[in-house]
Amino acid sequence: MTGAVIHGGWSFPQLSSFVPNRFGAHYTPFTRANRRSFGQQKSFPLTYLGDRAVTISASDHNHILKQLREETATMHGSQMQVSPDQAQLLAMLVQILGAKRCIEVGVYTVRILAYTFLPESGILVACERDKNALEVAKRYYDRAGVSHKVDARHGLAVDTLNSMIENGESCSNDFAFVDADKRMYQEYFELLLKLVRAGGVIVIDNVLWYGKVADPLVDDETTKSIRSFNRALMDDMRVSISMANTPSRFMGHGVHAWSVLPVTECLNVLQFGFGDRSQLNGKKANLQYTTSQNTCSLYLQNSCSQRIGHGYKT
Ligand SMILES: C[S@@+](CC[C@H](N)C(=O)[O-])C[C@H]1O[C@@H](n2cnc3c(N)ncnc32)[C@H](O)[C@@H]1O
Repeated sequence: MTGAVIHGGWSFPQLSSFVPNRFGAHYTPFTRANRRSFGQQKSFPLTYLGDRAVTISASDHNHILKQLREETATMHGSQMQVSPDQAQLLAMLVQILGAKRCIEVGVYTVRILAYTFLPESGILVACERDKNALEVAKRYYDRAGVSHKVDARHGLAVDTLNSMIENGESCSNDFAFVDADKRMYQEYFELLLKLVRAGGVIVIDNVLWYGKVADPLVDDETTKSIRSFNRALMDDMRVSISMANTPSRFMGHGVHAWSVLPVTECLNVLQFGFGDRSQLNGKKANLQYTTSQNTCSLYLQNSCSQRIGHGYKT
C-alpha cells in the first residue's frame, strides 16, 4: 500500500492519502469517535473504559457532590459538568500543589471536590456569567461548608481577570482552571500567565474538542480557535506542556484528553481535551485511517492507537 504506515501490527495509509476522499465523496465526514454504537471495533470502546474508570477510581463518595450532580443533571447545559474522575484529578492537583489561591474560569455548578482541599485561608475566585448556574454552585458551596473559601464573581471572565490584575493580584495565584468560552482561550491564558505564580498550575479543558482539532473536515470557528491556541502553546517558550487522556462518561465521547503545561519559570499548565498531544502539532501529527467494508476510522499513531474519528462509506 503506497505511503502506508506500519503501527502495532496494523498498516495504515497516511492521512494525506485519505483526505482527497472527501472530495471524491467516498466517505461522509467524520462523526464523534468511540460511541457505544461503534463497539464492534477490535479495540475496547473507550466509553466503556470511561465508565469503568469512573466506577473504579472516582465514585461520587462525597454525597453533597453527588446531590449537586443530580440537580445539575436536570439543568440546561448539564452535559457541561465534568465527570467525577476528572474532578478528582483536579482535586488531587490542587492538593499536591498545596494551592491556596485558585481561579476557575467557567464554573457552571460543579467542581466543589477540588476546592474542599483548599486550606481554611484559601480562596477560589469563581468566574461565571450565568447567574442561575452560579446561584446553584453557591448553594452547594454553602452545603459543602466551603463558601467562605469562594469568591463567586458573576460576569465575563475576562473582566474579572483584568480586574484582578488591576487590583495587584498578579503572580499571587497557585492554580487556575479554564473551561469557559473556547474562542477566548488565548486571552484567558495570557491573563492567567500574569495571575498565576511561577510554579503554579493552569488547567485547560477541551483542548482537543472531541477530536475535532485533528479532523481536517471540521472548520467551525470554535474548533479553529482551539487549534490555533494549541499551536501557539506548542511554540510558547514560557510554558512546557503535557496532556493526559482521560475517558469521559459524561461528555460521551470516549477519549477526554487533558494536558499539563508548565511555564518555563516553573508555572505549570494543564490542558484537557480529546486525543493526544501529537494532534496539536501539525508537523508531528501522525494521523492514519483504516477501513472496513462500510466504515472508515481515523487513528492517531500514539501509544494506544486511539481512534479519534469515524466515517461511513457513502
Ligand atoms: C463547560 S461549563 C463549565 C463546567 C465546569 N467548569 C465544570 O467543570 O463542571 C462552561 C461555563 O462557562 C461559562 N462561561 C462561558 N463563557 C463565559 C465567559 N465569557 N465568562 C464567564 N463565564 C463563561 C458558561 O456559562 C458555563 O457555565
